[in-house]
Amino acid sequence: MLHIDSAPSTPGKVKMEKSSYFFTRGGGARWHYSLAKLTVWSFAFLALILIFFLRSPAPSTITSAADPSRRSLRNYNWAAGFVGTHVSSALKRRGDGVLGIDNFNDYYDPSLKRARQALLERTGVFIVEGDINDEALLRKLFEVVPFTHVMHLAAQAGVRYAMENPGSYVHSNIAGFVNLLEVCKSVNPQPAIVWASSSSVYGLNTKVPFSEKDRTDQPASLYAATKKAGEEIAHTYNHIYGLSLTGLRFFTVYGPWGRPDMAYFFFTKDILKGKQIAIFEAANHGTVARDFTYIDDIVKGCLGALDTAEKSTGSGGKKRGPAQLRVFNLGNTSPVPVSELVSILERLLKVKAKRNIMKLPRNGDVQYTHANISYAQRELGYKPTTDLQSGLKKFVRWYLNYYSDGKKAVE
Ligand SMILES: O=C(O)[C@H]1O[C@H](OP(=O)(O)OP(=O)(O)OC[C@H]2O[C@@H](n3ccc(=O)[nH]c3=O)[C@H](O)[C@@H]2O)[C@H](O)[C@@H](O)[C@H]1O
Repeated sequence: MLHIDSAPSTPGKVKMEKSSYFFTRGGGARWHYSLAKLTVWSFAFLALILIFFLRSPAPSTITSAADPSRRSLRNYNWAAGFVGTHVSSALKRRGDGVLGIDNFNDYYDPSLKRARQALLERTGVFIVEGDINDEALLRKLFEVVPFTHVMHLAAQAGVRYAMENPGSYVHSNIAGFVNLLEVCKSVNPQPAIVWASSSSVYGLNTKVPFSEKDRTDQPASLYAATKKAGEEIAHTYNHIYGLSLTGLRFFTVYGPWGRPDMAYFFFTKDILKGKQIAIFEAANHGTVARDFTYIDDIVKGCLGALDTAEKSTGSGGKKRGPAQLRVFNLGNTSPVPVSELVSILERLLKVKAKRNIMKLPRNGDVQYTHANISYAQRELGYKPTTDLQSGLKKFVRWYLNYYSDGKKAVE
């Protein structure tokens, strides 16, 4: 089985295996044939990521907090962004079935998404090209496979880009989420849903570390506001339709196969090119810091959330009883100043950065994030183990390898 860390990091080196589209343990040829038809039928290329699961007997190694009765699930999921790729790969590795959906949009370099797709296909994860706003497509998928779980990681990410393209946040994070929930509430059986919220919902909250009980009614960006809206929408669908919903507040996730729009990624690129980088500081030279969280830790949190998710209680679009509704912080619990992030990158890259210290622009960024993870620790067995230095070392190794191919030279 291919492990994502040991896999070749350049797309050209990843040999596509057509047969690996068919992760048929429990699904069979009929299922594959239908999926192939679906792909052709739905070529509305939008761009998102989800993860599904299908009940079938399969061994799995999961977190200690997981309900043993759920260990026999084989999982099908949708995925192909940064977090989705890693989660899908981990699920597949432990024997779950996974189906992904992604619209491969161009918010950032689509060739990176295609490279992740090639990697996933090699592990047996098939990705349908489509958008979560496409209700007919989602209904078709549920007709083909009675998914037990949906891992919803499809979103317009990025805090600062929300000022440039506000509509894309509404489209993906609100309309897309509602569309998905509309489909999930009406299918039978209803799946349990785990989805990505964000540390940004804490907004202007100054009480640290951030606890799930703290106020989240002061978002500093439209991105944060749409994630917060997602949490309220989740409440509604849980309340009315009995959908089991778990929101995960991710704290600045980084690592190999990451997002080029994030600071650690484009700092690496710019330092190597000898370009100046902007390092934000708060008023009165205040430190700007993030609770940077390594992707492998986030994956463990996602799997813990899936494995402890209870069944939805509704059927035929009607609630039959109270259902699970949860929100967890998934952070690292040790904030690091952005200037220190740059120092670590300088050491790893052996190149001095050209630093341009500038005042934090009014662009939606908050000064500081810090997760209290005791709830996730208790309920999900979540325990981050990777510090920023070790995580960035793995990222830089991947980055240099991935972009060392002539075709993928750093622009
Ligand atoms: O936790 C989240 O929920 C979010 O995490 C991430 O947002 P952020 O924490 O803002 O990460 P990122 O952009 O890498 O900036 C990191 C730091 O560099 C600073 N920063 C940034 C740019 C720059 O030019 N200079 C600079 O100092 C900047 O001020 C910040 O302090 C995800 O992108 C987002 O999708 C969401 O998931």
